[in-house]
Order: sequence, then C-alpha cells, then structure tokens
Amino acid sequence: MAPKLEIKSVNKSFKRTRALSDVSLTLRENEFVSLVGVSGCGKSTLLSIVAGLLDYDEGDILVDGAPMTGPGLDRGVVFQSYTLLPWLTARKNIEFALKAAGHKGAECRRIADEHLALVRLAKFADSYPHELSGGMKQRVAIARALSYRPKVLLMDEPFGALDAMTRHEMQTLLTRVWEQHKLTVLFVTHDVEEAVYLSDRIVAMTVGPGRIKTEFKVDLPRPRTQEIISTPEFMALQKRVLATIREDLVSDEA
Ligand SMILES: Nc1ncnc2c1ncn2[C@@H]1O[C@H](COP(=O)(O)OP(=O)(O)OP(=O)(O)O)[C@@H](O)[C@H]1O
Repeated sequence: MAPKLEIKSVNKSFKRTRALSDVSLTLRENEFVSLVGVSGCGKSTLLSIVAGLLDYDEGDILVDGAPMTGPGLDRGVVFQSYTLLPWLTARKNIEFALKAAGHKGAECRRIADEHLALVRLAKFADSYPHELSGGMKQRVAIARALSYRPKVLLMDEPFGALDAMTRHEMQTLLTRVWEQHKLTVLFVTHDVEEAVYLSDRIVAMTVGPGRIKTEFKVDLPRPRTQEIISTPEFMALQKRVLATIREDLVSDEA
C-alpha cells in the first residue's frame, strides 16, 4: 500500500540537546502507529516537526508523496491540551477550521454537525468549551481535526489529561472512528496499554540522542474492545514493549 507519511533521516538539535538523530519512519495508508519511549526521547519533537510547527535541521518529510513545507490542512493535529477557541461554541470551533479549509456557509454547518454526531456530541453543538468536560472537549478537538479530511492525523498524548474511565471511552471511540474513516494516525503516548490497544505498530524511541530503537507489530485481531486488554497475547506484547522502555530507565540510572 502507498505510504501516506514518510519521515526520512530527520535530525534536530536544540542548543545543547541532540533531540532527534537520523529518525526514519513510514506510515502506510490506514495505519495506526504509536510512538512510545522514556521522557525526553523526542516523541513530541518529532510530532511537532511532522505537524510543521517546528523546524528541523536535516531530513525529508513527505505527506502523500509531497514534501511537507509547514503547517497544513493535509495533517490534523490533536494535542493533550484542548486547543479549542473558548469564545466559540463546539460547532463554531469546527466551522472555523472548515472555513480555513475553504468550505462555505451551509456546507460548514452540515460537516460540523456530521462530525459532532460522529463523536456523539450532537446535543452539545451550541455549548461553549467551558461548559464541556475534558473528554467532551477532546472529542470536539478530534471532530474538528477530522472534519477537513486530513491525510494524516497527528495526536500527542490526546487522552493524557483524562481520568481512566473517560480515557477508555475515548480509546474505544477513536478505534471506531479510525475503522470507519480509514485514518492514518501517528499517536504519541506514555501509556503502553493504550499503544497496544490502538495500534497496528508500536515504535519505541530511545534517548541520548532521540532515535528509533525497536518496532513492534501488533497482530491482535480487530475490531478490538477493551476485553482484549486481559488476553494473554495482549499482556505478553505489553510486557515486551515495557521491557524495552525500561532498559532506558535502567541505563539512565546507571
Ligand atoms: N524548545 C526546546 N528547547 C530546548 N530543548 C528542547 C525543547 N523541546 C524539547 N527539548 C529537548 O529535546 C528532547 C526531546 O524532548 P521531547 O519533548 O520531544 O521528548 P518527549 O519524548 O516528547 O518527552 P515527554 O515524554 O516527557 O513529553 C529533550 O531532551 C528536551 O529537553
């Protein structure tokens, strides 16, 4: 299948820190890939670079075969902090993004409502962000990122600020939306269970400098429900990924 996102030999240094060293990664169409690794291994740096929000020193990034030159509507971005505009309702937040993508009047409303229904928030279309819970705000952010049909969805710890129950609900919702919409997703998380549950492939990064260490293919059947978390296959893979990350914690302490 054709690659949707190609990251080729990317290097990035901040003043004193070599944040990324020769990072290469390719995502196929409809592939869900998670980045995991100890704090400081460069996960967020890589995602911000791919989003076009951060410069990089060397390398190439291609989205659907075209060189990436900055932020663009070919990539949808969802961060941990809810990036909704507080003075706009849920619907207007989505319409705002759709207008930027070139959609007009009634069409914006139709697409916004369709995506609010997708994340089960149809009844909250006229609510302002301060009237919504954390999970609801993040659902609006996901609806907004999907509304303009990006080629790739970039998510940085999108459920990190949510309580465990809401987090599980959001994971289930994201899996459902991913299955319906055939999305290509690059997902950053600290939570290995979340990575195994959601992903087709898990890429473990390592520190000093940040680079790719190992990849794990997730061969668990789909569609997945939360019950899969307690199966021996799931737990065995989770253990292997955790062991790889823990090696870095041990070498840090040594
Ligand atoms: N704006 C910046 N200025 C200087 N150094 C930075 C900056 N942003 C990140 N770094 C450094 O780059 C390295 C990678 O940071 P990054 O935030 O990408 O890691 P991470 O894996 O996402 O960490 P975490 O899991 O804690 O979010 C770290 O050493 C960090 O200190």
